[in-house]
Amino acid sequence: MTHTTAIAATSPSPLVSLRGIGKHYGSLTVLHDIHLDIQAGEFLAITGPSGSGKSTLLGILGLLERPSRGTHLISGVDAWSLSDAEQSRLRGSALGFVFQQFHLLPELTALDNVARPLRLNRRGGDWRAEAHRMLERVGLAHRAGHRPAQLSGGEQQRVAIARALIRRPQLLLADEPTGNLPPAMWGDILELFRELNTDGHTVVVVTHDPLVARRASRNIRMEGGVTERANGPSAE
Ligand SMILES: Nc1ncnc2c1ncn2[C@@H]1O[C@H](COP(=O)(O)OP(=O)(O)OP(=O)(O)O)[C@@H](O)[C@H]1O
Repeated sequence: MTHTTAIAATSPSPLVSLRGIGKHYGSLTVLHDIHLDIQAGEFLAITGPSGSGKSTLLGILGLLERPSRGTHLISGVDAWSLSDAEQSRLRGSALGFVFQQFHLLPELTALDNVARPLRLNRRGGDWRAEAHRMLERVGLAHRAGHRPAQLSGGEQQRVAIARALIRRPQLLLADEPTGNLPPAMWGDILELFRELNTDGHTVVVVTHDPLVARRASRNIRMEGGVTERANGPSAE
C-alpha cells in the first residue's frame, strides 16, 4: 500500500506530526505555532473553550483545512506535498470523520448514508448487512429506512457516527461526538470509540465532555489557538 491509500502502519515516525502549524483567516490568527505528535494507537482528547481553535485543528488533521504555515507529516510524509487526488484517496481510505454538522445526504435513508463509504470504496461485499449491524450498534436499526429529516438531531448524529466507523478508519477524528446525544447514549458511543482504539486505531476527539476526556489516553487543552499540556506522557 502507498501513503496515498493508507497511512503506513509500521512507520517509525509518529502517525501525525505537526510542526509550527499556524492558521489565519485574513487578519484573524486562530492557530499559533502548534507542535503536536500523535502516535498510532493513541486516544487523544482535545478540550478547551469555544473559539480556541479545536475544530480548526481537527480540520487540519483531517486534511480538510490547509494550514497557513508549518509542516504536517503523516507517517513521515508531508501531507501537503500530496496531490489533491492523493489527499482525497487518503481521506476516503484511512480517515474517518464525525463532524459537528452531520453532513448526511438528505435523499438517502439512514442505512444508505451509513453504507455509502463502503459502496464508494469497495465493490461487492454485503454492505447492506454491515450497515445494518452498525446501525444496531448505535441503537438505530429500527430507523434504518428513515431519511435524515425524519430523525432527531441525536439520531442523525448516531447515523453520522455509524457512517464514520463502518470502514474502521486508521485515524478517527470526531468533533463533539456526544454533543447532541442524551447523556444515556454517551457511554455507548464512547464504548464504540474505545473498541476501535483497542483494535489499534487512533482516535482524536474534540470534546467538552469530561467523561470522554477521562477515557482518553492523553488530553491536550487549547486556549487562544495554542495547545497546552493537560495530562499524559507527551503532550506538547
Ligand atoms: N472559515 C472561517 N473564517 C473566519 N474565521 C473562522 C473560520 N473558521 C473558524 N473561524 C474562527 O476561528 C476561531 C476558532 O474556531 P474553531 O471552530 O476552531 O473553535 P473551537 O474551539 O472548535 O470552538 P467551538 O468549541 O465553539 O466549536 C473562532 O474565532 C472562529 O470564529
